[in-house]
Amino acid sequence: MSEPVRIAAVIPAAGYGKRMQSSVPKQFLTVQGRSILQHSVDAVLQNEAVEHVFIAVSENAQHQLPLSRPKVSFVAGGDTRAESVLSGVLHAITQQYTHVLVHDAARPGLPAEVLAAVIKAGIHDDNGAIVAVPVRDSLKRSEPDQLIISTNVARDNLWQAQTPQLFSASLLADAISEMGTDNPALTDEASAMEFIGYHPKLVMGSLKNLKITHPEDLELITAFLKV
Ligand SMILES: Nc1ccn([C@@H]2O[C@H](COP(=O)(O)OP(=O)(O)OP(=O)(O)O)[C@@H](O)[C@H]2O)c(=O)n1
Ligand SMILES: C[C@](O)(CO)[C@H](O)COP(=O)(O)O
Repeated sequence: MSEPVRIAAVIPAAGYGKRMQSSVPKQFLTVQGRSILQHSVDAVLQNEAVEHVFIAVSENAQHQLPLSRPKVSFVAGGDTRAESVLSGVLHAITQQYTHVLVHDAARPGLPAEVLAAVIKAGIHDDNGAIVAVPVRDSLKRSEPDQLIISTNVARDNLWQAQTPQLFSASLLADAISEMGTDNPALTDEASAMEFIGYHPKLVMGSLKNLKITHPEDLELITAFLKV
């Protein structure tokens, strides 16, 4: 008999948000009355299949975390996003979760239907599933001086990865460990799973699920999070 499925979310929240240029890491900025981190936690807990949330944070950010709730625990983050994710995944395994749903703290606008779709697509398949959106604009390759050298970058079947990304917890831990948490090619969980031979399924995401990266993103997310 197969073991029952138990899903924990892992939220990497130990980044410094250099590109955001704010005085506190972007996940602690307040938008529509709650921190960005809190919106992201609430977004993953919208789905009842998610039993617990492990948030990976850096030690010096712990004082900024008023999120004390029964379904939420904090774990130590690392120097890279992959290290922070692995820390959360290993805690999830210790507590007998079979699957992990990794979601960036910096993506507070995750729609409930996108979350449900990625869980449905990945839960019974070792390849797992990730949220992504098809590339919509024409792509240009340039020299460092920003002069175009080519527009012939094919867009067919080209997607931009988002989170959440759902995988078997043990497979993902193996994949990240094998690829190496400081490997620059490990940009998301799917890249690690691909590294060990899997082919994660792409599930349609949403522009509302944007990752807050640059200051102008705050204006957009404020509009998206409006009730
Ligand atoms: N050592 C790290 C680096 C990043 N992250 C998290 O990974 C997510 C996506 O990363 P990104 O947007 O690149 O965040 P930062 O690394 O904070 O941003 P920047 O690259 O601009 O410094 C964020 O929720 C961030 O907090 C993490 O948990 N641990
Ligand atoms: C995982 C991710 O959100 C997919 O888009 C992203 O790769 C993480 O952040 P970064 O902007 O690539 O550092």
